[in-house]
Formats: sequence, structure tokens, C-alpha cells
Amino acid sequence: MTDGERSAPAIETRGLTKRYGDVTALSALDLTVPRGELYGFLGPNGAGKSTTINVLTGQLEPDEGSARVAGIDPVANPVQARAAVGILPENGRPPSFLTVREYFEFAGATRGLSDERVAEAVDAWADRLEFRHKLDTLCTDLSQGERQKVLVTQAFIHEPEVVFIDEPLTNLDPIMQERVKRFFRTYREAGNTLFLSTHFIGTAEEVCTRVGIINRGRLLAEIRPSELDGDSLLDRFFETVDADSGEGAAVESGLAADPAAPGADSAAGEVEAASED
Ligand SMILES: Nc1ncnc2c1ncn2[C@@H]1O[C@H](COP(=O)(O)OP(=O)(O)OP(=O)(O)O)[C@@H](O)[C@H]1O
Repeated sequence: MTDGERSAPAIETRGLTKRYGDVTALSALDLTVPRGELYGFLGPNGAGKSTTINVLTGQLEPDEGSARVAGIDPVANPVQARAAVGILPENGRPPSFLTVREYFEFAGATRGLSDERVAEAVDAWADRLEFRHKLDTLCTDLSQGERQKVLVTQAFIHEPEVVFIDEPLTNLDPIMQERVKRFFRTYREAGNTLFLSTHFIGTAEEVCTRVGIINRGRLLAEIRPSELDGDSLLDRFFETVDADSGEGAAVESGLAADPAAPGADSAAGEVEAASED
């Protein structure tokens, strides 16, 4: 790793733009996530969350702008990025023809891990998420929650410094949800960065150190849940998105459906304020 990569933010995008035909999914997105954050990424359906993650993990090429993860350009250097980054995809499915253990061996090998390191990691995760009895089961025969445990494990198996997580707690029972959340906090406290895309605003409020709200491919606001001061993140989310869309806000306060409306200005101001600290 170069000095530049070591001192770079965990995630940095500048003017990131992605279009699918006529649809602009990301519109000059500027995002900076310092290292050591548990960053929540919230937004309505179709806001651009998955597209952002897909670009940042080298799975999709942007039309314009730049992206860096741990100082690495994931489009130009996908192999280098793969070693530094973990991905927990939404609705991912491990290959049906592999057993759980074989899948972890495969995931470890593609990230350059020795057999011994894979075995150690699998051992720890089998205890943490209680799936030791499923290690020799075919992935196709797992329940949805068991599959999710396997996907969580593969995302962290190489102890990456940045992990992208799309809806991490889906299908997990409440006990496992607590364990995963506790693990996220511990992993962050060790200096790593987690980027968590979710519709569960209560979870984001509970675990995230900072939350970004995206709508129509633009970052509208950044909020530190610890500084909400009695306000609820859910209310702030609604206010921010409504002001941008002009819908609820227009009904409730008479604001026009205009991106330059006062509500939209204050949301943009929150991004600037959050970026200063
Ligand atoms: N492969 C594709 N082809 C065409 N349009 C796409 C494609 N993928 C995404 N889009 C569009 O791009 C926009 C952003 O989609 P994206 O999946 O990034 O949103 P999201 O915030 O992850 O949404 P959700 O919360 O519903 O998962 C949406 O308008 C979506 O319809």
C-alpha cells in the first residue's frame, strides 16, 4: 500500500455520474467517508444506493467522475480493490453447487488467503453466527437466514478495511441481528470502515456514526445520529427527502416542487456542515 492510499479517505467520489439509458441514477455525486466510520446510506427506492455500491466495488463503470476506495480506483484496479474491500450484496446467493465450507474456501482463495487463514476465520464465524452444523451442507439447501449468515461471513473473511453492506440484517433472527450489529461496532472500533445501505432507519440510527441521505442520485444531507438531540432520524429523513422531492413538504408547508426551494437549500447546507467536522 502506498502512503497516498494509506492516508486517503475510506471512500471518495467526485462528480460521480451513472446513467442507464434515459435514467440518471447518479448525478455528480460527491461523497467522502473518512476512515473508521460506520456510515449509513439511506434513500428511497431508486435513489441510487445500489448503483453507488456497484461503482465503488468495481462492478459498474461510471459515465463521469471518479471513485476511490481506500485510495484505490476500483474500476482501474479491481484486483487490488478486491483485497481491500468486502461486499455483502443485497439478495446475494452463494453458488448452489458448493457446500458452505467450499464456498468460504473459494471466497478466501479469490482474495489471496491461505487455507489456514480461511479455516481460522470460518471457525470464528461458525461460532459467532452458530452455523457450524451447516458447514458441509450445500448452499442450495440453506434457509434464507442461514444463507445470509454465509454472505455476512464471506464479506469479512479477509478482514477488509472497507466493507459495503446492502441490507445486512434481512432474514436474521433477533439474536443474530444483535450479534451482527455488535460485530459491526467492534470492527469499526478497530479502525475499519463500514458502508451500510439500508431501509431500516432505526438500525441506522442505532449503529451508524454518520448517515448520508441520497435522493435522485444526489447526496442531500449528512447527519450524525449522536447529534440528533432528541430529534428522530426517521423525521429528518422524511423532511430531507420531502424537501427534495417537493411532495410532502409542498403539502405540509406550501413549498414548491423546486430543487431550489428553501427546504432543499437547508438540506444541502447540512452536507456542508457535516463535511467540515
Ligand atoms: N440495470 C439497470 N437498467 C436500467 N435502469 C436501472 C438499472 N439499475 C438501476 N436502474 C435505475 O437506476 C435508478 C437507481 O437505482 P438503484 O438500484 O441504484 O437504486 P436504490 O437506491 O438501490 O433502490 P432500492 O432502494 O429500490 O434498492 C433507478 O431509477 C433504477 O430504476
